[in-house]
Amino acid sequence: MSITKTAEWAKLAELAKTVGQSSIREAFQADPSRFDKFNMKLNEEGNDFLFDFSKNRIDENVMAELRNLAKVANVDAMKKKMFGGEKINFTEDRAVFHVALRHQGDEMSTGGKNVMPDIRAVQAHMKEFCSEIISGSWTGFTGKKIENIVNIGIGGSDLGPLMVTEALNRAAQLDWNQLVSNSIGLDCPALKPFKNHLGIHFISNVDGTHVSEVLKKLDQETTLCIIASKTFTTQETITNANSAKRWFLSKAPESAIAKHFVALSTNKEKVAAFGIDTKNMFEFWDWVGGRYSLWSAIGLSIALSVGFDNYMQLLKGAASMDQHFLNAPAESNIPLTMALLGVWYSNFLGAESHAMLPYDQYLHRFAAYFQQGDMESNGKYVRRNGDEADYQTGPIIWGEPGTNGQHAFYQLIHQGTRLIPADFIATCKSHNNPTGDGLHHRLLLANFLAQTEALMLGKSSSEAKAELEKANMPAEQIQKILPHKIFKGNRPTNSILLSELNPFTLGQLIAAYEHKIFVQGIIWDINSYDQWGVELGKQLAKQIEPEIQKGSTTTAHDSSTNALINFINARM
Ligand SMILES: O=P(O)(O)OC[C@H]1O[C@@H](O)[C@H](O)[C@@H](O)[C@@H]1O
Repeated sequence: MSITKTAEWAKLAELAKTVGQSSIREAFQADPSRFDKFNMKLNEEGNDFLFDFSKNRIDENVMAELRNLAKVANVDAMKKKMFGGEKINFTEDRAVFHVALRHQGDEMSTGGKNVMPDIRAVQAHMKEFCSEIISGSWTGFTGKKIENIVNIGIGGSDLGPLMVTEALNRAAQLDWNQLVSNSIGLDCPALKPFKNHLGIHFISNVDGTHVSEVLKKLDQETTLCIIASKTFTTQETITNANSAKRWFLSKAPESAIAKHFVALSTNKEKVAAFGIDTKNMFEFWDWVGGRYSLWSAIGLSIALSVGFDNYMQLLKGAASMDQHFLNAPAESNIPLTMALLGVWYSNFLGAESHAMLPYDQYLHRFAAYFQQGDMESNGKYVRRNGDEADYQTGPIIWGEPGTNGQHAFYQLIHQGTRLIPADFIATCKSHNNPTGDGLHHRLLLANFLAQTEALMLGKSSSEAKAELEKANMPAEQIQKILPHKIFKGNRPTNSILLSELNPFTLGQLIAAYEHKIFVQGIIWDINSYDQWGVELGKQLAKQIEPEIQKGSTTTAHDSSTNALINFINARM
């Protein structure tokens, strides 16, 4: 039965006409304890995680009905299946078991096999390798230490490591106190650096510009290439890897490949065929989805960048969110609540997109990472039974860091015609304090807080009018300008506050969003763990590639595609 035919869905549809249209501003005025009712907190290993969802068009009734919807959709049973290693990715006949990769105990089984010994063995290999590279005991073909790491991969074999290495990019910081002679002392506590001396680079796009621009700055003698590909067949990655090999062999002998190329993959045969010694391969398994793979050997570039211990802290943070998701009751379950709010806006209030707005420059690739995480998982119209869904599924995920976004697209969130629920993410402490008195971080947080308040409150006609009158604007002018100065408000936001950004809290944050995606996929009755939708374009690209030849013409396609190919061929 379609979820839309349930009594819970019908009740929510009714509530959407009342509570869904009601004023959040008035709800706050009517209930001074609203925040207490609609926030959830975690404290793990000295790290605080606050999820405030009080600035939403909800009341207790709506939340209770949403939780009932999760119940009829069997979220709990499916959650147990995922953590139990069952093959819930039925179109690929695979378990969805990335949670095992960050498990802190000794047993997680799928298909009757405890996978923890294999996971620990790969982690031990990663640890040893990281220590050799970071300490410099691993040397290149001319005896020099490795200075630069290049991760060659795409999609899940790129975006996770890229996002996390950027997020944990805090190296030894500029000592602003030395630069600012009249410093008035540090207000922001100095946080521990994560990043070490190694340069980390990423090559993903098949555009030859990407590989060229990255490699031109590097030296073969001191560079390590990590070829990251679950399948080791991805066209972009293999093309880039071959080009990197060509670049390397222009200066080094074939026998040096073992010191400068390693592979992260599930496919031993293809790795060997590429010319990488399988001793230098870090394995993972088919039950790790590409977009959930940063917890596996795919995270090697992260472990190299911040050290193995920090990498394990990232996994530990994710594991703590796993336990919370698995065990916390629905009434205090953060990922479940994030998911239900998304369903509320997508399915009952017509929202088409969801903005992710981290007020933290280190998280500048966070939204890009979850574009794959969410949209490749839940961008599907076919239900598990093969029927077409008669409701909206995955939203469009987008976003940029604040405050930059405020000066770019927030206009549309404030006064546009669309409803855009948004997650605002920030940290209480900053890693950087250029003025010595915490000014930058106070301004950042003031903007973070002001935006969610402004989106919720809006500005009424009388408020806008009073402002204009105070500025002594002539009445005639006020009349003309007034409608443009009104903000309807009532725009929903979640606020997520971390005490600080560190490997542990980052792990928690990523895992929370992963589980949000899981819950939504269950409610929408789709398989969040396959990605057949990316195949058709790949197939056609393979057919078209030989037709792109200087001077040749084609009539094999529709008139547009033919004309485009012929236009290119005439100008190459
Ligand atoms: O790691 P691989 O096998 O090279 O795959 C990379 C990416 O390939 C894409 O085609 C898939 O849509 C992604 O999910 C995947 O992450």
